[in-house]
Amino acid sequence: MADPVLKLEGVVSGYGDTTVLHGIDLTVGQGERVAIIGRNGVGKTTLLSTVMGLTRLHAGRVMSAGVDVSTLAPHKRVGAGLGLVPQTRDIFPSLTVEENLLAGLRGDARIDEAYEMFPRLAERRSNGGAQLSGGEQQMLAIARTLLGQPRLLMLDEPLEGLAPVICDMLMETFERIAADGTHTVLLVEQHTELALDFAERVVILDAGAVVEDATAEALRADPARVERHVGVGMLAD
Ligand SMILES: Nc1ncnc2c1ncn2[C@@H]1O[C@H](COP(=O)(O)OP(=O)(O)OP(=O)(O)O)[C@@H](O)[C@H]1O
Repeated sequence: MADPVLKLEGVVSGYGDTTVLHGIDLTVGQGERVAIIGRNGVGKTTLLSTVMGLTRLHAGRVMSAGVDVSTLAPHKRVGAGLGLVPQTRDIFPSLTVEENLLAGLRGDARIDEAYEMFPRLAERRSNGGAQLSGGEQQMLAIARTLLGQPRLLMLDEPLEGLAPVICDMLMETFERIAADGTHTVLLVEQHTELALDFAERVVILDAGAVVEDATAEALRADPARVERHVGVGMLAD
């Protein structure tokens, strides 16, 4: 069997001497769609940042497709097939859309792939990053990460603060990306309902630890397992 796209073994990580994640074991197989949910501040962003090498790893290992990337710099992890669309989007405001996309380009990826996925970006290719709406910035952040040809696409609360019509469009895009046979998607999402709709498997974090790792179907059938950790009323009846 192929090595998992991502394997965390006993990961303890945080910022400086502070630890936020307290021994995470998590395996994500090729082609899976996994959502990570949990209350504010439980460590969801820290988990994705740890995979990319943006936190301090105090203990444990991060493996990507059988390779130990634990000590690699973030840009080297991009080369190893890991891609993150951060919550802060991190586009370059003073560069044009096209220049932002060029910054993410790797291998034989083509800028046109980004424009095919998001025609709106083609229309705005000469506009500066700072001139874009929030939705356009998110499209740009997603497209730029995809041009890095990640095996694992990690999305950190990609719908936050966006209009419902943009959210619907982005969710459809994520569905297409997840179904194209080349991407594995790890989605951090505040909205439990959306996470369960999108993902086949849901991991719940609480206080820096994995407290549930189950199919979306199993969690839907037993809402108390979810509500115990994310609060009641987070799931539709
Ligand atoms: N750069 C940082 N330096 C120090 N502490 C941080 C940093 N970023 C996050 N933290 C702390 O780490 C803990 C986990 O934060 P994290 O952002 O990973 O949680 P989260 O589950 O993603 O929350 P949210 O849903 O609010 O984004 C919090 O206590 C937070 O204050």
